[in-house]
Amino acid sequence: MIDVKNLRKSYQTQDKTVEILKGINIHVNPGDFMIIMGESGSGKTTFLNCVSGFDTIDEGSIEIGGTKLNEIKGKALEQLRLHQFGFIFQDNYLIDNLTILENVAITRLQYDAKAYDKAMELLKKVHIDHLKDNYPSQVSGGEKQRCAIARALVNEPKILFADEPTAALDRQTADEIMNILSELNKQGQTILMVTHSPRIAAYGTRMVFVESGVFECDEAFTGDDLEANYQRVMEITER
Ligand SMILES: Nc1ncnc2c1ncn2[C@@H]1O[C@H](COP(=O)(O)OP(=O)(O)OP(=O)(O)O)[C@@H](O)[C@H]1O
Repeated sequence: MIDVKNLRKSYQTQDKTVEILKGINIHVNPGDFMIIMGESGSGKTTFLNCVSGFDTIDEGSIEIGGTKLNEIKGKALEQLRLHQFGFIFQDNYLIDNLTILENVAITRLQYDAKAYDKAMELLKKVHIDHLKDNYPSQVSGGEKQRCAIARALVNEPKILFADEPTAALDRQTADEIMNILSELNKQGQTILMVTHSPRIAAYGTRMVFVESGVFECDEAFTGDDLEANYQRVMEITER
């Protein structure tokens, strides 16, 4: 599904070039719920941005369903991102003057006359359909994040990218959001998620750890026992 070969990425600052990713190789399978961990500044978001076509790469290749990301640009890249990728961030980036329903439907309206039906179906899935006519300022942080998940799913993406989606939420709300993502994954949704939290990482099915610009480990969890996964994540992150 996603094939990353020898991905290298550096950033230019005033006086020097800083290499962040130094040769990442990874194959993401359909149905993976891949957790990306690593120290602050290690390059987790940079990896997500490169794989989702948001940022360019210096060397290597990223192939998504047979398309090489570095060989397409402009409109073609925009269309691929719209139809194949969904995004959830720590900040929900909802549009304040659109209702919850409109926030979810907006990117689908340009090509589907039934976009609102699809948006309603997703609001039901994340259990906030009763809030469809509210504006973002009239719902809680957790409800906003549910809305952001529905919005990310509205174009039926093959891959859902999530960058610290629960970092701004309290523990119980974070668990509710993770249960939704876990359920989506069980229904077949491929997810790539960055988190700092071993507790949150335990909801995944597989984990990589970024260190010194490469993936130091690539570990499949054995099941969906949260406690067992948590223990495994702790072993990996503490060694
Ligand atoms: N556009 C940019 N220009 C220059 N440096 C950048 C840019 N984006 C990121 N960096 C640097 O690249 C490094 C990796 O950043 P990145 O955001 O990928 O780390 P991270 O592992 O996601 O960190 P955190 O866990 O703190 O969010 C950091 O040192 C950051 O300062």
